[in-house]
Amino acid sequence: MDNIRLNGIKTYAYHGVFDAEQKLGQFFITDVVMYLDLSAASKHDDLEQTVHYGEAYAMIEEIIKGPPVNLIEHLAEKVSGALFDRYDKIIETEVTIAKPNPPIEGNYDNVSITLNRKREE
Ligand SMILES: Nc1nc2c(c(=O)[nH]1)N=C([C@H](O)[C@@H](O)CO)CN2
Repeated sequence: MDNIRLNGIKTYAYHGVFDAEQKLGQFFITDVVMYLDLSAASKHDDLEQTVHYGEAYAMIEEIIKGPPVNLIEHLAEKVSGALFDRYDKIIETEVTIAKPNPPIEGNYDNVSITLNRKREE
């Protein structure tokens, strides 16, 4: 399906299960895929017939920078819900949120979760 992607949104925020995470903060990397039909926009060369990815970026960044939550799953659910509420053209979303430096000992690149959501009827 046609899609618009916002890749590697890097945001400093204060989410996490532990008090120290909510006090000190850390970077979060967010990838968003918005699935929608882009045929009208591509045919007519018209921004009104698609999702303005700059606007969507601003909304997503505001949510990630917003009040702390425990789980990145919950944060991703907020992002997905806000996209469906704001843009009726979006049919499905995929939201991935990663913590590059969580307080977990070990050798790894990052931890992440991905939510796939479909618009509810
Ligand atoms: N599935 C999840 N597991 C954990 C999360 C999370 O958001 N989703 N978060 C934490 C801590 O906040 C993490 O940053 C370090 O332990 C633990 N597990």
